[in-house]
Amino acid sequence: MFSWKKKFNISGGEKSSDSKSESKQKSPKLTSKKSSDSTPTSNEQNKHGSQPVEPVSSASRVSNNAENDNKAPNGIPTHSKSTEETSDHPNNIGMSGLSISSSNNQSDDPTIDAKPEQPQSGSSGILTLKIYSGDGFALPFPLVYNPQLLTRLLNSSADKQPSSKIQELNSLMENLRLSDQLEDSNSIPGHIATKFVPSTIMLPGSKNLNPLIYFTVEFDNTAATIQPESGTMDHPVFNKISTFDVTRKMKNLRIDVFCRIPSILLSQSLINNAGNDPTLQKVINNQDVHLLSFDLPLNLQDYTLNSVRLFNHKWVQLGENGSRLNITVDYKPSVNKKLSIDDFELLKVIGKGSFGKVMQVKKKDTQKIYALKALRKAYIVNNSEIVHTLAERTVLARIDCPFIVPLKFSFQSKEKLYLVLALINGGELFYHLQREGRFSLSRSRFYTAELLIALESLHAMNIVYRDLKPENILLDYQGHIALCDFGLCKLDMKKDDKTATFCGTPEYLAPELLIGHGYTRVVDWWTLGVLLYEMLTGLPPYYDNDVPKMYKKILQDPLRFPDGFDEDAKDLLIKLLNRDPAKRLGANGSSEIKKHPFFSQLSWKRLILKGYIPPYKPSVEGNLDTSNFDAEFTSERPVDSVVNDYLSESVQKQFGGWTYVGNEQLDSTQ
Ligand SMILES: Nc1ncnc2c1ncn2[C@@H]1O[C@H](COP(=O)(O)OP(=O)(O)OP(=O)(O)O)[C@@H](O)[C@H]1O
Repeated sequence: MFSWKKKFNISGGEKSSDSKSESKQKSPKLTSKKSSDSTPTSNEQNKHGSQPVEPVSSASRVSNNAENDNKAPNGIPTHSKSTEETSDHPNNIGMSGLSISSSNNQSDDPTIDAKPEQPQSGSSGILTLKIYSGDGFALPFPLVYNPQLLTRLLNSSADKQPSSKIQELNSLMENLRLSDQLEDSNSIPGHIATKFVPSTIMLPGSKNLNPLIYFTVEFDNTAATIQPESGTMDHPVFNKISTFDVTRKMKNLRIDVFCRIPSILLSQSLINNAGNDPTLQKVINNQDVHLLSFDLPLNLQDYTLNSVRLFNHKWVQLGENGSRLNITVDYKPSVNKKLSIDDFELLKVIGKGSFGKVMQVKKKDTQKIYALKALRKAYIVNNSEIVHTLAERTVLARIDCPFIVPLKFSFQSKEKLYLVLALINGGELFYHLQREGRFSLSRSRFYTAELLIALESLHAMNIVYRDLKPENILLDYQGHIALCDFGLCKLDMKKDDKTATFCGTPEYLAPELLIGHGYTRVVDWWTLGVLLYEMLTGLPPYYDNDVPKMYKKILQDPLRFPDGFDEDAKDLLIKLLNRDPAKRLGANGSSEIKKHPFFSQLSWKRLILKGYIPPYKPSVEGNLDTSNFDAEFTSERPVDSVVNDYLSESVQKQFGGWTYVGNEQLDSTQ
């Protein structure tokens, strides 16, 4: 993040980011790569079960995952073979209403999906937003009245404010003083200060403009940062265009306004009296302050077949305090052409999974930045993971939850499958938890609540997630949750349906899963409890370096809490971590958990609308910023490796229906 302290050479250390915690390493998950949803045999258990699963670094996860697959806990009874998840064939997936085609209409070219897809106009499109200028933005705190400092600031503005501005401010302050309207003669009230402070400045020695006010525009979890090119904070001039790929019928375009005020612009008395004021604390720590949010209504489903101008040079009121924005918004449907890797510029490697890598990419036509997950078909086939892989694509395309990373497109080549996802670049929750050791009560509550909504929306579609852990939870640029990695989801799991597959990640496994007598969707509420416990204390409740010992603890040990543990949190955890799934909180639906006193201060309606400002905003400088990803990945050259795997036509057929350019969501409304 840009550091004001460095630029203005202010003493006082910045918050250390390298405070290493003693928390655990990344944990390999027990995706049964050999027979992912089948159950390990007793032989396999004897062979592998006694070996502890060593913690691995994220970089070594791939190989470790493969090695540790299907390691059943020592001494844990053999599972009966799962009947419903043993076949690779997509038709055996058992997904009511979730169609994965295994069409007979095969083309010779496997890059063309088995399901013949006619180009359809109107099912996807491009949204273009032009932002011209804004008006009426005020600061919720005063700035120091220091003419010397303000002169320097004005001189470094993009449009070199004339010195007359300072004279104007001086006489205004004089008048305010005389009329007794100033609380503090050394401070300029926030709504007046913005009329003089430039919207963007060029600091000495820097070639870049640094915005003091900026906007983020978010559509379907893809965000663009809009910075002013000139003007004052009160009246910023943008003249910027941003385009968004539309593959879902989103109702709104979300606009958030932030300011980035250098702390030297606060008066010393304000700093001294800041106390726990969260806004002032942010400024003092050189963090961006969220000023306001606004949902611009689009109602795209009404326009999916035609080009339409939704707003024409319109001044849109953003808040009740009179701030407004002059914009034009156009929607243009596009003919759904098949995508290929050539439609993307590969920018950075940002992660690695079991079957391939995840890269930050730029879509060449709209210039939008996405995450592209490339999966090698041969690996998927050899590890009998076709069912899970197709399920992941289906879940991602169908789900519409603000806290789940949305799928924008999917396509395939002869050798690989590709998923194009919204790029979520605030870092894994794992990364933040490692750095900070544990989270505060309110921060843990916020993440737990957003995750609860994510799991609830999956359960509403009869999907069990099964793999909740900090490594699969990403933070977006604002600090909201985005759940990723749906490779272990189980579809078509109605309320009391049972499955017996042994999978997940050791420290998060529910007791009923370990016992192997089958489990229901209620396992997800156990993992939510484990995660809340880990966020509050730094480690999962039954953690042990030795995996078989950890399994024993999960089954037998009492739940212990550190001294001074919050009573509501304790009560919720005791209820979520009930070993009897029938008595576990959530067994009768998520509303039981939502009603718990731990969440009593929270409006779920507001939370679902992303209406709460996240307690922590990751340091993210726009979509290109990859600083929250492991340097081990980002330093790698981003290439789509050439592979020469041969797959028979019948195998290729099983990947039919993979391609997604937005039809599923929009078609259903037509
Ligand atoms: N949409 C995204 N935006 C940003 N980063 C992402 C996104 N999706 C995945 N990543 C990064 O890539 C990593 C690997 O992705 P993911 O977990 O989906 O792969 P996987 O093959 O399913 O992994 P696993 O081996 O755990 O199953 C994630 O941990 C995350 O850091």
